[in-house]
Amino acid sequence: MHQQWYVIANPVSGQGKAGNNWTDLQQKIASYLPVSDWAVTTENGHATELTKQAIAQGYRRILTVGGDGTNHEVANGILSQSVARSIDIHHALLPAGTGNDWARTHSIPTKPDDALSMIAKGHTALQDVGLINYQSHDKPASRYFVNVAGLAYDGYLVQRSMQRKPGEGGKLFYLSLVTKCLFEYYLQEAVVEANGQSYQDFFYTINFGIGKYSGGGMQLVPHAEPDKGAFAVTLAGQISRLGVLMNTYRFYNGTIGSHPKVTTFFAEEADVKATPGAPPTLLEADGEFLGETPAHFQIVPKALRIVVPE
Ligand SMILES: Nc1ncnc2c1ncn2[C@@H]1O[C@H](COP(=O)(O)OP(=O)(O)OP(=O)(O)O)[C@@H](O)[C@H]1O
Repeated sequence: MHQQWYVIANPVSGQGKAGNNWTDLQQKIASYLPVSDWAVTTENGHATELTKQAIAQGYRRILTVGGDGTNHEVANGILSQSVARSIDIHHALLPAGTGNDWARTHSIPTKPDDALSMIAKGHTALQDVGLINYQSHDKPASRYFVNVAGLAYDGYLVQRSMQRKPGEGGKLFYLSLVTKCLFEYYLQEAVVEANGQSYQDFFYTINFGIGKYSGGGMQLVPHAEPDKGAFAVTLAGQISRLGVLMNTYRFYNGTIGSHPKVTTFFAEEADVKATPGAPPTLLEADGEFLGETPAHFQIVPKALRIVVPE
């Protein structure tokens, strides 16, 4: 069973990319890989449970069909179980999401035939993951992430995007939401502690990166390297709304660090908390809303074995 694949598909990712053609896609997958079992997610968090069950049953190869959220959930299943070492599990993604930012970081093709032929070759690499301890509904919680985590405006944006109606989504929807949220969100004062230094500001955004891309190709952490053993950190201080709009191009061309209000560095761990009297800062990871500060970030080096192009 160890050589056989267990496939987990999210039927609603990418506005139904996988779900609408599931039977055809199953046939295509089976023509490239030996598959023993198929599972379709029914709700948020389901992919994490399915992954843990599959590993307990003896599977060591998991193929995820979905976007960054599904990829995040499967990675959390691999990293939070104790039946097998996480590096003994092959984690592969057939991208079917909207943003597909983790796939972009690792140059995983988005065309199904190209992605499957790459996965069938079986070349793997190890990547770092982040472990976050944070607050959710006034209780301590923890979660792993594999790409980019964001606080402040980023956290607010992801929380707002979860309130979308069925059928809403896609690049245009997100672009209009990004602009709308910019005018709704009020900057709150917070403190970031890392490498023995303390940074206090009304942060526009705070990002911890393992992969470079988030938000559908934006580079908020252009200095990120997936196996460096440290997060790429970007702190964007108090910037006016007009300032943000005028610097939007920097989110896409990797020059965010050249803005005078932006600080970038690497850190193996960090703490983020609100300043006394200020409300907590909202937190998202891999595009999934998690909760709020206080939050502790810790890098876990080379903990995930991923199937990538040679
Ligand atoms: N059957 C389901 N019904 C509703 N939501 C689901 C279901 N199965 C999984 N989900 C949730 O769907 C959300 C979106 O999934 P995912 O992120 O993979 O797709 P996406 O948003 O289109 O892609 P990307 O994040 O790459 O832009 C995830 O939060 C996941 O938990």
